[in-house]
Amino acid sequence: MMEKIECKNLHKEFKGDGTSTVALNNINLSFQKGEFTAIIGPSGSGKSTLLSLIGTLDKPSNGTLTYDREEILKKGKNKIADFRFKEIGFIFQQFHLLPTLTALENVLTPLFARKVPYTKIERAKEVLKQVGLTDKLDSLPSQLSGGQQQRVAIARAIVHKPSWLLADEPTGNLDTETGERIYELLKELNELEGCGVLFVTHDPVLAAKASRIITMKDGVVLSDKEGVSS
Ligand SMILES: Nc1ncnc2c1ncn2[C@@H]1O[C@H](COP(=O)(O)OP(=O)(O)OP(=O)(O)O)[C@@H](O)[C@H]1O
Repeated sequence: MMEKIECKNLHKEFKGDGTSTVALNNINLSFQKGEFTAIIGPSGSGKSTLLSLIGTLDKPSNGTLTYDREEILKKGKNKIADFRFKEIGFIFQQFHLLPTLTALENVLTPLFARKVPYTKIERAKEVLKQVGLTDKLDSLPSQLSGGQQQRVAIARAIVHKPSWLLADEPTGNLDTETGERIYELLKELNELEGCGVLFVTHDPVLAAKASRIITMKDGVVLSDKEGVSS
């Protein structure tokens, strides 16, 4: 289990069509596994870019990313994919569920072709229970509400027991009340499972409830403070 993430001078520039955009400008941040961190800031400030670098979905132009002092991006593609499978769960604003698969089958997808020391189907049922969807195992995404679909997506993100949950605007497509319930579920996973949670949000009310609040602007960290629940 990875305990600490460190970003050192993380820099990301997107080039194309003769233009270049600096999405992240020398970011220095570290995260401990127990933390529940909100990342907030205006559109285009680099929040999603930061999350995808931390999740090894993309590589920085410069700088290093270490997980427990291990420079993960120096490894080969397969090793990085294995690392991602073991350590990280992703949740997105668009739930990205496969429309022809049931809730249970969607939750099983990350385990496909993976060797794990538990019974896959039992584990999938267990996490669906944890998110309160025991009665929806056989439902298709189209038969579920937005909040329920996001719960399936959260179950899928935790089925492989990751150390870290990275959530990019997980409540962005939900009404305030449903969003708050999803937020509480993430908080519970942080407390019960000890997952480090990093979540991007546009909602200052939700952000204020986190134990740590990072505010970004124009690719830099504007502030990094403790929240109310710390
Ligand atoms: N694949 C890409 N190619 C080119 N530019 C990109 C790419 N991804 C992001 N950018 C640019 O990098 C900057 C940061 O984008 P990013 O998506 O990280 O911001 P954000 O804070 O998550 O915004 P939002 O809140 O709107 O989702 C923006 O100027 C964006 O246009």
